[in-house]
Amino acid sequence: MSSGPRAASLFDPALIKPAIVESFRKLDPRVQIRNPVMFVLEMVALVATVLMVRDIVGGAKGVGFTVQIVIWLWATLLFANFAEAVAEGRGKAQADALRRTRTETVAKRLLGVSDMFEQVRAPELQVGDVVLVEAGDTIPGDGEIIEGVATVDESAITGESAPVIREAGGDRSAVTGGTRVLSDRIKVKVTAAAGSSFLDRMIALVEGAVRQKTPNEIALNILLAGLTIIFIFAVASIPSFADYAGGAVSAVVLIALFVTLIPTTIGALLSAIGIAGMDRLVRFNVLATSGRAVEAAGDVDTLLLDKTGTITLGNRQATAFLPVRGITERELAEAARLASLADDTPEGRSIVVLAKEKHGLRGMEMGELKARFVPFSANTRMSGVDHEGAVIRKGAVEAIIEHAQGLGIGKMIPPDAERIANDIARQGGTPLAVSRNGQILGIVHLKDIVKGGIRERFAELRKMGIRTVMITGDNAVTAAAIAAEAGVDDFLAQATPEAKLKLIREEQAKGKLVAMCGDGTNDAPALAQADVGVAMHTGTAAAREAGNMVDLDSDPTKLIEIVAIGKQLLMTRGALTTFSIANDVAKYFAIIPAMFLAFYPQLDTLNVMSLATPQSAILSAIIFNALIIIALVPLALRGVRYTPGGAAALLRRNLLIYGLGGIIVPFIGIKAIDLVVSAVGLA
Ligand SMILES: Nc1ncnc2c1ncn2[C@@H]1O[C@H](COP(=O)(O)OP(=O)(O)OP(=O)(O)O)[C@@H](O)[C@H]1O
Ligand SMILES: [K+]
Ligand SMILES: [Mg+2]
Repeated sequence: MSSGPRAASLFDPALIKPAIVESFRKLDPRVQIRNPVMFVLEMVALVATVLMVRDIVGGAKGVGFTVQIVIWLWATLLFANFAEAVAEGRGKAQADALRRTRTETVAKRLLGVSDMFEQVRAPELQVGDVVLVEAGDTIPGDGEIIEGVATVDESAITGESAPVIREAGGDRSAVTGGTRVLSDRIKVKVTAAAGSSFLDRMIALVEGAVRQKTPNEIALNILLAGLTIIFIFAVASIPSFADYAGGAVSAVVLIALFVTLIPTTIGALLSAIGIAGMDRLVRFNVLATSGRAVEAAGDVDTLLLDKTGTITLGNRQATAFLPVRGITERELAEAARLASLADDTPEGRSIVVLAKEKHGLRGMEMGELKARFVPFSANTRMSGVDHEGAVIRKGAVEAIIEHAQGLGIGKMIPPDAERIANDIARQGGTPLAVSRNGQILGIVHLKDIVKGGIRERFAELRKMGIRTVMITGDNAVTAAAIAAEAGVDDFLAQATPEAKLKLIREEQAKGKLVAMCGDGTNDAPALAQADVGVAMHTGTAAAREAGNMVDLDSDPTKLIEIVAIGKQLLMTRGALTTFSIANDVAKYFAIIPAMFLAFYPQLDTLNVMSLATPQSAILSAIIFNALIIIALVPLALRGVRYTPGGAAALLRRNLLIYGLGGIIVPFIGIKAIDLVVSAVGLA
């Protein structure tokens, strides 16, 4: 499990300094154009600057006021840039740390069938190359183990110091470049070219290099741009009103009014909120490849979980041979062993090991055996061997019965086979039936362990309103036992990869947002189809490719944090949008009376804030408008507090805090700034 957040504190000086430099660099209009509100602000600030220069050169009266407005306009832009730069800076620091782990290793590239190898530099490796990695070696690139078992130190990537087991065959065969083999030796087939490895992608991700605006963000940006256009027209019409009343309003004052009215606060913080959300996930050891998935996570209704390797540890081990009446245990063990000799899955290997331990069965490796091997597949749920006229199979009980019936001798299903299988299944174990020429010899008990602390965590998901459904290729009885132990709401047993996919499509057709946690190649289609596809880091390369998130801790209940962070992201954006727009009310009351008091004395009733002078009122509003951005940076980066509970209650609370607060805070803030401004004689 994750040790929790592992990033620098919010305002680490090491992050602040480069962020300040970045703030100036981001003034480049080509950067600003990505954010319509800020781009308009920059154009307006440029116009104000030109007017200011004209006034200074022309020696106009009241230039001091113009200068101050111009300074605060640029400050507003810089503060907005700063918010984004701080958010990005945290990811950059982490990317640098990751880059340091990407050391130049020398790979042992295997030459042929023997163990002969040549030494090549890691970046020269091609996809498909097979390398030998021995104890102490750094794994030179991403790949799939094709032979052997090893303990691997993955702390460079996961931050978790406990070594993990990686082995050929099963769902734990993927290895990551930059991690280190601690014991044993493995042969790894390279699956990713240099430059597009997991570590490379991880660096690009935390650095924000591949961040794209989500549909929600784009929609909000369009709304903000729309508001900005409306205010352009509103403010542009003011001179004619003033004209009518026989007065005049200066261009700088109009600019100031315009800037306070457009949604600069949310415009300034929008991008930082998105980056901070992704960053918060990274600190929980979850890598998201799409911001859209993070947002979808905030609204997830249903969580589907694969059983083996996701809810359970996934190294199912054979623990007993249980023969049917009339068959000896040794006979069963020998058949099971033969059927497993070339089976490279953890299940298969554990059967060979158990047969050797319990019955001393050994000898006859696959090579010397004249046999046809039938590999395991999630669709047939069976594996085995055709050897000297004997057809030996092992697999899910129903699959073996079907196979026996296919051979035309299905009537001979021993009555005790089902009883033994049921006993195993009720304990949450996986029964594997073994048959020879269609005759069932007995059952192998495969044991798997439910990951620790999962029950309480699923209860928490329920409190968040998320339904958990376990889907497994295993039989219904085993599934029920594990489902009860893990505390999921529902389960689907004997599911093929297609069935997993179908279930997701059905849920989505009902309008539900679906998250899926899985680790196996057979989960890949489902991971790709789900709105939020969380692949276990321990899983296969195919699963990690298919999902839009990878959990480095391989903890399916991490979805709690993922959902909370998604909800927090949506809530933070909503809260700050509310706050930003509510703010306008107060600014309106500050500036309009100040502007028109000269020619519409009746407006004095509107002058509820009784600010010192019209000029100090306008200046105070502009200063407040700039400072509120800086004041809200911590909230934008940390996110508003999320507690599981009713959505309606949360919405009410947030509307109260950020809506009402958005109206009240600027009244107080502008008044306070006005007092200072007039006291020090700035306006
Ligand atoms: N190596 C094997 N040889 C024969 N049968 C196997 C082997 N491994 C598993 N099986 C049988 O096939 C069934 C389906 O396996 P599969 O791994 O697809 O699903 P699962 O066990 O439910 O795992 P998951 O929950 O990850 O989908 C198992 O329940 C088991 O009965
Ligand atoms: K504003
Ligand atoms: Mg699995």
